[in-house]
Amino acid sequence: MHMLGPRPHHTFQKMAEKYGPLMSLRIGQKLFIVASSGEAAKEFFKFHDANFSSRPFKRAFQVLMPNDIAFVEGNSPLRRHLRKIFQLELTSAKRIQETEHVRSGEMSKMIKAIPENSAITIRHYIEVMVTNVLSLMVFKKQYLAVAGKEVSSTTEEIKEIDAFKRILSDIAVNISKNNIGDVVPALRRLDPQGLESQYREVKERMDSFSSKIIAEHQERRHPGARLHSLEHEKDLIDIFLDQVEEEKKHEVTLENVQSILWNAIAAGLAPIVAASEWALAETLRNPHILEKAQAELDDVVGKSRRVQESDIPKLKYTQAIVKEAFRLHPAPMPPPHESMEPCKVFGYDIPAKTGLLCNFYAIQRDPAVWHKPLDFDPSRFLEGSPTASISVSGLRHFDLIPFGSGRRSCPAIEMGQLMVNLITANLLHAFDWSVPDRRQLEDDTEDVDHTASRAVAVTAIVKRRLPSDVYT
Ligand code: HEM
Repeated sequence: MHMLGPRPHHTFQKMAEKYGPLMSLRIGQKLFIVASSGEAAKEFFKFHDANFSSRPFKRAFQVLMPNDIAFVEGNSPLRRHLRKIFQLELTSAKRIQETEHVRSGEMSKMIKAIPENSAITIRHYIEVMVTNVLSLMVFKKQYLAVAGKEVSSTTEEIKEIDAFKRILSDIAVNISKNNIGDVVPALRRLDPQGLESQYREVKERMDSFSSKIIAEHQERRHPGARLHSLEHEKDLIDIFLDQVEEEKKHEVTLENVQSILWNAIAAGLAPIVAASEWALAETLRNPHILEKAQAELDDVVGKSRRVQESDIPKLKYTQAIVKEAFRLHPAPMPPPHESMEPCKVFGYDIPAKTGLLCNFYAIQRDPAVWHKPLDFDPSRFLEGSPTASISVSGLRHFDLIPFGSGRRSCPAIEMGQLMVNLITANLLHAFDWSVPDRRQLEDDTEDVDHTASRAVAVTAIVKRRLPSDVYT
């Protein structure tokens, strides 16, 4: 495992240059296939998708989110049912419209909170904004402070906010640790790294937090409750509690609801923050791109208000910037898939329970598909370019799949794209940017987290470019 280095997507990319786009290797005792081209990805996600729609055993997921929709092994009817509801409720066109006020409210707070004329780390503001949007959509609570002001002042609530922040960071830390027992089954019981007790400690805190949220929802849902939830005000937890109460066929349990709560926040937060920061950093690094983006924003939105969601479809250049950030800086390798049955791919026999690693990083930098693949060039997605029509949907094109493709692809693709576009457009439109140390923009080093976020956070000084009432 250690031979793959801290950024296995780099190692696999180099190996693929030598051994080709389909490689097999053993990690511990487990056989994995690594796919490193659009053609190989298509083979798995289009022609063998059902078979590869399971995930390999990972002890951290088994303990932390045992009944979830994202990381659980197999592809049972219950998981498919839960995923369908999740997708519909978080990202259907109707729900996106109904929840617009949440994103708009938090965006407005973020824009107001960013101070002029002092060096700021923009990532912190984006993180607060996205966490609040997700927690409001999932369980109708806003947890994080805006610009250093806590959202609540009672000791009880401050403790709850701290607990929430700690859990989120501990989930991320534990999930990214390599557990030797995942690939050497004989070592599972021995737990030589002592990870089991760490997982269990985090899980206890997760359960205590989510049980409280669920109990509050159950109380509010009681027909006689003073704050009885109206149908249109239901959040994701309400929707899943409806399933627990009404839907006998699939036997949705409270444990499912608990895991899904963490699923939605943990799976959504990091990739949105990482992609938004990359999009901003690349734009600031290239003044001609910044100039074009601001010219389009001024033209479409004007200079008397900030960007709204309804503006996004008209902002073709901002969309191209975001797409290019997804291409060049994706979450490099999604959690592995696993085959359920033996199969034949490209003439090779692949046994059941083979892990599939798909190297998005290598695919989206493939020089056979992308002209000057290392350049950040949004114009490759504009009319007239041969790659203009390539979309990130994962439905027709397999050379650009930052949200994955097929049965295990991201169920929140619309929400993810919308949020990154909205954040990028608002930040570029509302502020002029100066970066005192431009070397930090040139530094492309990726963090070793699963989203390959920027190792060097962008620190900038902003100046407001819209009328003062936009910021009050
Ligand atoms: C920029 C934003 C996002 C990106 C780039 C992204 C990317 C991905 C990727 C690459 C996968 C794995 C695909 C695979 O295994 O083949 C995934 C899965 C998933 N994502 Fe996202 N995601 C984003 C936002 C979100 C949001 C906002 C949520 C929820 C609120 C979310 C929830 C999930 C879940 C639950 C899964 C697991 C699906 C399954 O296993 O069936 N994601 N995402």
